Amino acid sequence: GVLMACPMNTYLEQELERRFNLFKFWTVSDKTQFLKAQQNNIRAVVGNATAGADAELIDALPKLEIVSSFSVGLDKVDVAKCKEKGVRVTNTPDVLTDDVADLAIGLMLAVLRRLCESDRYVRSGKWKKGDYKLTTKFTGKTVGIIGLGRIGMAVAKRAEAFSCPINYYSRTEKPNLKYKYYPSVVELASNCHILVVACPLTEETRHIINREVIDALGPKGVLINIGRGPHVDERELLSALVEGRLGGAGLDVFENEPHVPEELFGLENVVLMPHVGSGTVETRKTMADLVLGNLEAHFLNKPLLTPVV
Ligand SMILES: O=C(O)C(=O)[C@@H](O)[C@H](O)[C@H](O)CO
Repeated sequence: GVLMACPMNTYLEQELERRFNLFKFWTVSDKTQFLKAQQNNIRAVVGNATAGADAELIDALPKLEIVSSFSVGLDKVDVAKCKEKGVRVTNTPDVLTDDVADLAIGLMLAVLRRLCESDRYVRSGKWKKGDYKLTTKFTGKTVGIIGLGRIGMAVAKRAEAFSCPINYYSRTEKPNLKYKYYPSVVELASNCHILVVACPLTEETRHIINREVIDALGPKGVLINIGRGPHVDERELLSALVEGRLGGAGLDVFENEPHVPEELFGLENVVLMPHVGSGTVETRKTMADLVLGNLEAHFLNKPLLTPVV
C-alpha cells in the first residue's frame, strides 16, 4: 500500500489510486488507530512541501521501504531516520528549477516596478485622475543569492540577462565562478539591492534572514523568498517593512502556510504568492510522473530515478 500524506495533485492521486492500494492520510480521522491497523500494509509514503514523513510516522510503519516526495525540498522528511532504517527517499529535482527561478525574477520585477499595485491602480479607475508614481529600475541592480544550487544558479543566469551583477553566499565558495562570494549572509545583504533565498531549509538555515540581515539589506533593499517560510524571521520582516527599514519583499512562502500575517496585506511594497514556485500545469505533471516513476522502479527493484537516499 501507498500512504499519501496530504492532497497535492489530482493527476498524481488518480494515478496512485489506479496503480497501487492508496491510503489518503487526510481522510483518516483516527490516525493512530489507522497506522496500527495498516502498519504491515504500507510500504511507501508520498509527501510534499506541506506534509511528508517525520520520525513518528516512519517509526509507526515497520514495513516502510520508500518515501517519494512530490517536491525538491525535503524539510518535511526525516531523511536521517530514513537512512538509519534503510528507507529509500526520492524527490523531484531539476524539473521545477525553471519555474521557481522564473517566479523569483517575476517577484523582483513585480516588487521593483510595482506591477501588482499598478494593475490595481488602473483597475480602480484612479488613472483618470492622474499619472502613477515612478517605480524602481530592475536592470543593473545587484542580486545577492543565498544558496547557489540548481535553483540559485538558474536565478543568477536569468538575472544576468538583466545586466545584474551577481553576488552569493553558500557554505563554501564555489571554485572558478565569476560571481562574487561573501562568507556571511550579513556581508552579502549589505552588498546587494535584491537578496534571494534559494537554499534548502535546515536547522542551519532556519531564520537565516534575521533582523541583522534585514537591516544590512536596508531601506532600499528587497527580499525575495522562493525557499521556505522558516528561512525568514517573519516577525522581524514585518516590523522592518512597517517601519521602512526594508524597501520591499516578494514572498512565495510563509512560516505557517497557508496562514499569512494580515499586516502584510496592507503593504504596497510587498508581493505575496501562495507557494506556487513550481505551480505550473507542465511542471506539476512532470513532478507527478517522477514520483510515480520512482515508486514503480522501487517495486520492480530497478534503479530509482531521483534517489536522495
Ligand atoms: O518542490 C518543492 O520543494 C516545493 O516547495 C513545491 O514544489 C511543492 O512541493 C509543491 O508545492 C507541491 O505540493
